[in-house]
Amino acid sequence: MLSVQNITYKIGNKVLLDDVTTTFEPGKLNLIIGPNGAGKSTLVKVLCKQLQPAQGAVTYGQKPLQDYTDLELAKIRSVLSQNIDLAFPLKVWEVVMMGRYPHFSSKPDQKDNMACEEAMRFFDVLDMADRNYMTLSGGEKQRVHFARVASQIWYPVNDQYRYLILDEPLTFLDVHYQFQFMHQIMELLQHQDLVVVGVVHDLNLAAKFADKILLINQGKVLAQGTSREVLTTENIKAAYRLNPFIVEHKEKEAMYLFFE
Ligand SMILES: Nc1ncnc2c1ncn2[C@@H]1O[C@H](COP(=O)(O)OP(=O)(O)OP(=O)(O)O)[C@@H](O)[C@H]1O
Repeated sequence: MLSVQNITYKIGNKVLLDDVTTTFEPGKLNLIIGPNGAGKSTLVKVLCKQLQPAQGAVTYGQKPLQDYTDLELAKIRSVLSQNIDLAFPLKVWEVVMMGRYPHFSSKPDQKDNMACEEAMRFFDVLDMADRNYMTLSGGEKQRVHFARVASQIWYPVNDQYRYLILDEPLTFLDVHYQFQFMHQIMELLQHQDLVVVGVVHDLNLAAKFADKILLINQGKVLAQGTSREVLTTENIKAAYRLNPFIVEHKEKEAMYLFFE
């Protein structure tokens, strides 16, 4: 479990996160939503130890985040950041192998090679392994990065959870690959030792796939819980300043949101 207790993060007088408390359970899809500038990426950076909060604590398993060295953390926690740009003519498999850097010192071993191959197969990029990464389309590059971050935590670690943190993973993906990616994440979540936290903008995808939604607005938690608990007319109006039209599909046990 990944837990966040009373996190406040400020820059000067500006409060970017205001007393945020939540938990992210293993084996579940935890999604963070909220309008532009709400503080989602700031929270992700705090979760990843990139930013030090003024107050509060983040705990991975039983251990406070600050007690992990960067290398210890890199072996159990993988992060897909926004706007990754590599300006080197690397082959696709070399980009994926970057995910394994925390696990070897000079040369990758058989286990590292296997992790990359399996992650590339899983995310459907194995046939691009020898291509120049820079010649790929935006969506293809994004799928290569999925394989890279997955390869980093491909194998279970003794007595510890593995953590996958995804900041806007659906950027660049067409609707087919958005759904495919969500299904792939659900498949990875069969591993009960995996904690997944993702930031998304698409409320319908969040409604369909999330086990837990955290709705952030102006640095504060506006709501958290299941789709039905969080995606209410009142919450959506407050966060997005839009009046949603919510349709329940009883047979499919699904809800759909429309906006005018
Ligand atoms: N270094 C900084 N200095 C000043 N303000 C900052 C800094 N970093 C972020 N902010 C501000 O903090 C707020 C939250 O930013 P953050 O990137 O966390 O939002 P977000 O919810 O991820 O937004 P988006 O959906 O647009 O990506 C924004 O108003 C942003 O301009």
